[in-house]
Amino acid sequence: MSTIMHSHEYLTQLEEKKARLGHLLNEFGNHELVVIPSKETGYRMRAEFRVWHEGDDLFHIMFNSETKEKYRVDSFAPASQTINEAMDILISQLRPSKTLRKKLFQIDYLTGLSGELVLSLLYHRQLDEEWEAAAENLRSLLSKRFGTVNIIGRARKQKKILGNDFIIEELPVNARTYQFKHIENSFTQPNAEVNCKMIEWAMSQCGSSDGDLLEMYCGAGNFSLPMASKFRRVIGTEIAKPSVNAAQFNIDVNEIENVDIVRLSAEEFTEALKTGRTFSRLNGIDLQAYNFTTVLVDPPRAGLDEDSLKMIQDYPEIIYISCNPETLAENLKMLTQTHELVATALFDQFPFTHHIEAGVKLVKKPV
Ligand SMILES: C[S@@+](CC[C@H](N)C(=O)[O-])C[C@H]1O[C@@H](n2cnc3c(N)ncnc32)[C@H](O)[C@@H]1O
Repeated sequence: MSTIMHSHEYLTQLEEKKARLGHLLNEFGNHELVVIPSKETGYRMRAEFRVWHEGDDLFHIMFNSETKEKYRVDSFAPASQTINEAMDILISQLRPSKTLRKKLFQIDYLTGLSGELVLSLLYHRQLDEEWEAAAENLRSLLSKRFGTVNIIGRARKQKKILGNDFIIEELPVNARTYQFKHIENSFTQPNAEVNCKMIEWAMSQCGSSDGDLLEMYCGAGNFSLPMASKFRRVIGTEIAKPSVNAAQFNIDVNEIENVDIVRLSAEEFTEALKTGRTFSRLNGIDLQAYNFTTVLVDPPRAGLDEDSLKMIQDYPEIIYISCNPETLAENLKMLTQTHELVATALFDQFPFTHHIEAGVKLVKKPV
């Protein structure tokens, strides 16, 4: 357990999540559930707000999920300290600038443990040179306070990037710090500290191996890169082009030589493995030369399709990271026909919400 002090409210909800996940996983065997708690504030590296204008004033707003009513947000406890400080300064700079606030309807913040920042300003109007000059001034002012600051202006068919449309994140995993390019509007794990612990848990499930790791839904290589130290070679597959490009950047910048990333959907990759179907995006990769001993999957909420499930059943060890315990439990019905569940974990990525992030490890049953 962590050394963080937790409130009664947090612990009560965590207990409820443990019970709910335990209940779903119990039918596959009774295992000690490893629990990774979160900080209660300042844990989210991303936040999005609508903007409300009142005369010459403006502020961040959110909507109550039940009543749908808007409420003013001057600070946002779940978000990182960098985001909270940036919210304050940003509003004070936008308020006096007609150019920057005109028809501004949304502000998105992306930050990381590295402290770098991307601010996305979304408008219901076209952005001109005057906007660009004002935004550049804002960027240089914010850079004095935060270091690397990037601003993106978005409007219909327009995307103006001042600086970059990404941050370079630094994630400490076991004894090493990895650099990751996190792109605006792409998937990244929102809770950086719990994410690092989640990667460490996945690594702890693998002994050092002469075998290879097959990873599906790899994103920008969040697991692939640290996991590479445990395997001879890693192949990661991912559908989103920006994430695949970021993964390639991350491989290079971290000087990792045994990871290849291919832009194929899980369904396409399964087909390539099963039927030998060729894809030009697989050029230069000889799938027959791999000896996959472990498969890691981290699918979206829908879980795995039936063909992918069948495909991963061929391999000795499976690590399944899930953001939806219901589809995880559904998929486990099939996976436990061939594999035994040997480890389970709950990563509290989303405190004070009902969302559960889970991890399980399965090992092939003897035939
Ligand atoms: C839950 S995220 C996990 C990403 C990564 N493992 C991480 O930790 O950052 C799921 C990923 O699956 C990708 N994805 C969604 N549908 C896919 C599909 N059919 N085939 C392959 N990847 C897919 C998404 O683009 C996203 O990057």
